[in-house]
Amino acid sequence: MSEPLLRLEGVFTDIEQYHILQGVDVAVPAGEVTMLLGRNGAGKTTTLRTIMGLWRARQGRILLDGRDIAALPTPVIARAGVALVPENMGVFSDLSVEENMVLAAVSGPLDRARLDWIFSVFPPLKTFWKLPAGNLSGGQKQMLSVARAVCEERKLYLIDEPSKGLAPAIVGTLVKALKDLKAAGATILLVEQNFSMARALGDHVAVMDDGRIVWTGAMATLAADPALQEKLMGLSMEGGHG
Ligand SMILES: Nc1ncnc2c1ncn2[C@@H]1O[C@H](COP(=O)(O)OP(=O)(O)OP(=O)(O)O)[C@@H](O)[C@H]1O
Repeated sequence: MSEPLLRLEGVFTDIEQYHILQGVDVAVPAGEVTMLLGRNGAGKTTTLRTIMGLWRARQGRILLDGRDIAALPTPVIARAGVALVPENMGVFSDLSVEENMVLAAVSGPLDRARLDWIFSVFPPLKTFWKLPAGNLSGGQKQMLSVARAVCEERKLYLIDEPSKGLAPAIVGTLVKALKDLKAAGATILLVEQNFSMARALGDHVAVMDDGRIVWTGAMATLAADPALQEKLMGLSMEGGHG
């Protein structure tokens, strides 16, 4: 098997006095979507933030294309081609949609063709281009947050619960955008509690519990096995048909 684009090896992260990540091992193959699943508080957000350098790993390696990025500052990790869509969306409310997008482009001016694709999947961003982002609805802010990450081609997209609190129609829009991104060959590590979305997008799954990875396998294997879902997450995917 070829080397994955991203590999975490024995990653431990503390937040203040708490030992949150306790030896996370996970591989994210290039050009595929890896789902990071698990109960609330399992450590999924902490894993994404540790990869992005927003929390510091106390121990372990984070290999991007074979290079250990664990000790690098966040801006350097961003320039190495990693983008994070944070759970709280990370949108600058006082800045316009346009300014939010311009700031997200770390390697130069916004690419016109990419922007046209973004406008085609998220039309409200074109409509409200000059408006302060604080005036957008929750769903539109989430579109902007995803658009900020995808405004340039990145090696790796880290996306934290994009569907959280959104109406089904907007979740459908996000699924379409992420499917387009996937079809273009993107590598994505996605935290998502909405199982119809997880199943629609995921190739591989890593399940976390209590700061560790407790199961890895194909999404098809997990999707076909309600007993395994129940055991791993105390949840069944049966409810969420997409
Ligand atoms: N700033 C912080 N200070 C103290 N503890 C924190 C902090 N951020 C997270 N934690 C704790 O770390 C643990 C893992 O949190 P994390 O947000 O990574 O979980 P998660 O799997 O993403 O959960 P959820 O699905 O609820 O978002 C939790 O017990 C949480 O309370």
